[in-house]
Amino acid sequence: MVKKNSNPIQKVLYRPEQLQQRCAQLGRQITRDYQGKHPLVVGVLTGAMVFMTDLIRQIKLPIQIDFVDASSYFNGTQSTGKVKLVKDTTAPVKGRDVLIVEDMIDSGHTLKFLKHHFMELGAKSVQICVLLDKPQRREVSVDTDYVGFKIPNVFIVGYGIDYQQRFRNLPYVAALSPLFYK
Ligand SMILES: O=P(O)(O)OC[C@H]1O[C@H](OP(=O)(O)OP(=O)(O)O)[C@H](O)[C@@H]1O
Ligand code: HPA
Repeated sequence: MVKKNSNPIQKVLYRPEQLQQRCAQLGRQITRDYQGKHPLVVGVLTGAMVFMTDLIRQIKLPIQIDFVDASSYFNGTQSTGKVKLVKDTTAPVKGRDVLIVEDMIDSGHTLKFLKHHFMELGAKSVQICVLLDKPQRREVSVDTDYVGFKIPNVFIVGYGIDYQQRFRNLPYVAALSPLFYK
């Protein structure tokens, strides 16, 4: 229930310049690790859209980009544990080095599902780059290869990440006030 006049933002965790700096570091690492390869970089809609656009411009390789849409929250704050693939990649993934780009790993269900999905389709390799990791919330184990920031168990909005489809356009990553959704 939204309390009238309450500020929805509890705390700004990462400012735009900190996000840019981390994208540049991750981009350099990915560029080094994928030397000589032509990875298929797959963003997970909708939340990863902003991170994806900043990250790919820091990868100095001949990448191809694509998107999937996967969802398990359906507007709530708790994963249902059942992941629905709403949209698959347009490009074939068989034989490709796939790098999944995600905004956040929470329960782990979405990334576990997607990694399994791409392996099943015959990808040569599947790695994961995630901006925010909430290790305390994990329900299933997933190996992540590139992590922007480890964060505590708070509900995040901004920089592409939503609460009930709002706040995606904030330029920073913030903790949503519990007053706003409890
Ligand atoms: O580790 P998990 O518990 O699976 O949670 C992480 C996923 O949840 C959010 O997506 P959501 O389903 O809300 O869709 P959205 O990206 O369209 O906001 C987030 O963007 C991740 O994709
Ligand atoms: O903290 C979060 N914010 C928004 N969506 C999410 N999906 C999992 N965790 C979160």
